[in-house]
Amino acid sequence: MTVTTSTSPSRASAPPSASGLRLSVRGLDKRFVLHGQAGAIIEAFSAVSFDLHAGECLVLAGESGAGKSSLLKLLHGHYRFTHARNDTAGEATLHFDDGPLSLNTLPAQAWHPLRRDVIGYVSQFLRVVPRVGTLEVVMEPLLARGVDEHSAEVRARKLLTRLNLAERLWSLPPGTFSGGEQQRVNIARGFIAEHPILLLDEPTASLDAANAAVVIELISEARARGTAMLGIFHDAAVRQRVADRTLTLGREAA
Ligand SMILES: Nc1ncnc2c1ncn2[C@@H]1O[C@H](COP(=O)(O)OP(=O)(O)OP(=O)(O)O)[C@@H](O)[C@H]1O
Repeated sequence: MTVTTSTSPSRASAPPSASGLRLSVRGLDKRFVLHGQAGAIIEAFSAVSFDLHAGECLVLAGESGAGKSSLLKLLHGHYRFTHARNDTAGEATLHFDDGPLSLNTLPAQAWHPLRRDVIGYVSQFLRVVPRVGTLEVVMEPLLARGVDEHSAEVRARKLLTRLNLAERLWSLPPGTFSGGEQQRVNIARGFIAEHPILLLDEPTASLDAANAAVVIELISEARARGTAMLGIFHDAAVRQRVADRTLTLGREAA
């Protein structure tokens, strides 16, 4: 797949087909160099290798601090693959039907269309833009792709209804919502665009059992349409329901 560096919505389209898409990670290391602390080094994770295929959910396990969230963030472009500064090593590559795309060498401006069209991310915390209403927050990933407003709104309403978010909240900005309400907005925003790859960082952390069950359903549906998912789930029952495979990071992995 050619990921252009354009940041404008160039088309109203579905995301690229998930069939045949694979993420391969080989010998990935991530260290944080704390320049304000005399260059102290914190190793987030090391020697991580796996393949993530279309239609599977690979669960990341490992003790607190093993580097699970840092791995998701690196794969979503929050951190640069800066081999030159010696804080990242290894390779991460997306294999599309029409060839590979190395994340290591992806220019900064190419991450935007990649995140818009290919790699989605649901974290446990919602980053809100002040004064933007909930419905619009959820619709935004589709609007960014050029999907028309009516279709985006229909899908957003459907998801918010499934996630039991009270309709009286839909016109309000979610900044003041409870933790669980914000998380459900985040989940709706993360699932609406049906990215072929989805990174899930504790998407059920603040949810009650009924809403966690909805997320489990959304994950099953995503798997059925070929989405490749890499996720962190602290709740063992949820983990058991969604995991096709588990990858353990850190000392527990030895
Ligand atoms: N931005 C950062 N700067 C410096 N160190 C960081 C940064 N982010 C994470 N770390 C460190 O990297 C290590 C891995 O953190 P990370 O959050 O990835 O672990 P985790 O496995 O997700 O933990 P948890 O299960 O507790 O959420 C920790 O020692 C953490 O302190």
